[in-house]
Amino acid sequence: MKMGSLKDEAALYLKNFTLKVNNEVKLENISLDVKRGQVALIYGPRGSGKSLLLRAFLHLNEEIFEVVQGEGEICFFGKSVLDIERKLLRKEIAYVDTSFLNAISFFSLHEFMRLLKGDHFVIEDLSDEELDLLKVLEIDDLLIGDPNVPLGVFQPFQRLALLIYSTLVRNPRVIILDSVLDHLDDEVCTRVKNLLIDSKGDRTILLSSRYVFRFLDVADLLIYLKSGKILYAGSTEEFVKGSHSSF
Ligand SMILES: Nc1ncnc2c1ncn2[C@@H]1O[C@H](COP(=O)(O)OP(=O)(O)OP(=O)(O)O)[C@@H](O)[C@H]1O
Repeated sequence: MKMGSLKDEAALYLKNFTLKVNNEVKLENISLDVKRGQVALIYGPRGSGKSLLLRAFLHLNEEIFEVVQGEGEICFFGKSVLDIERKLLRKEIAYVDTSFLNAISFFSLHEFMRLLKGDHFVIEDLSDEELDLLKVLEIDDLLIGDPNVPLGVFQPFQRLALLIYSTLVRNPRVIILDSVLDHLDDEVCTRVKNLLIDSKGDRTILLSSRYVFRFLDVADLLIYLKSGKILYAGSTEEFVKGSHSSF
C-alpha cells in the first residue's frame, strides 16, 4: 500500500489525534479510519468522549468550549478539516445530537420546513419521495395538522423523526447521529436503522451509543471509547467473539 493511501481512501480519518478542552486532555491519541459507505458505531459509557470526537469533525467543540486545542490529524476525504470551510463541512456532514430535539421545539413545522427548504416553501412543494420518507418515518400526519403549532407539542420521537428526515433530504456524504437513537423505543429504532441503511448508497454513517447490542446488526465498524481513549476498533464479530464484549 502506498504511503498516505489509507488517509485518501477514508471518509473520516484521524491519526494520533489528541484534543484538549480548557487545557485538559479529553481525547488521547485517537487513530481511526472510517471508509466511504461504512456504518461506524462509536460505543462508550457516559462521558467517554463520543460527542467530543464526533463534534471535532465539524469544529463544533469550538462553539461550546472556551479553549479547544487539537493535535495530530483529523481529515474528511483526505483533507484536514481545519482546511475546509465550516459551511462546506456542515453541508457535507449532517450532525444531529439530542439537544436539537429541544432546540427545534420552539419552531413550528412551517418555520422548520422553511429553514430547510427556503423561505417560499409550501407543503404542496414536497415531492412524492419526500412524502414517502415522511410516511416511513410515520410523521406524515404532522402535515395534516396546523403547521403553525410549535413542534414542542409533538412527541420527542416525532421531532427526532423530523430531524432524521431533514438530514436525509439534504443528502449529505456523512451522517452523524450522536446518541439520538438511544432515545427511541425498539420498534421505531429498528425502522430508523432500516431507513438509514436502505437509503444509504455510499454515504458514511456514524452512530454513537451507550448501548452496543442495539446497533451491532448495522455496524461495519465498532469503536469502543473509554475515558477519551480507543480500547477497541474493528469488526463487530471480533468484538462479540473476543473478550472485548466483557468491557
Ligand atoms: N459541557 C461540558 N462542560 C465541561 N466538560 C464537559 C462538558 N461536556 C463534556 N465535558 C467533558 O468531556 C468529557 C467527554 O464528554 P462527551 O460529552 O464527549 O462524552 P459522551 O461519551 O458523549 O457522553 P454521553 O454518553 O453522556 O453523551 C466528559 O467526561 C467531560 O469531562
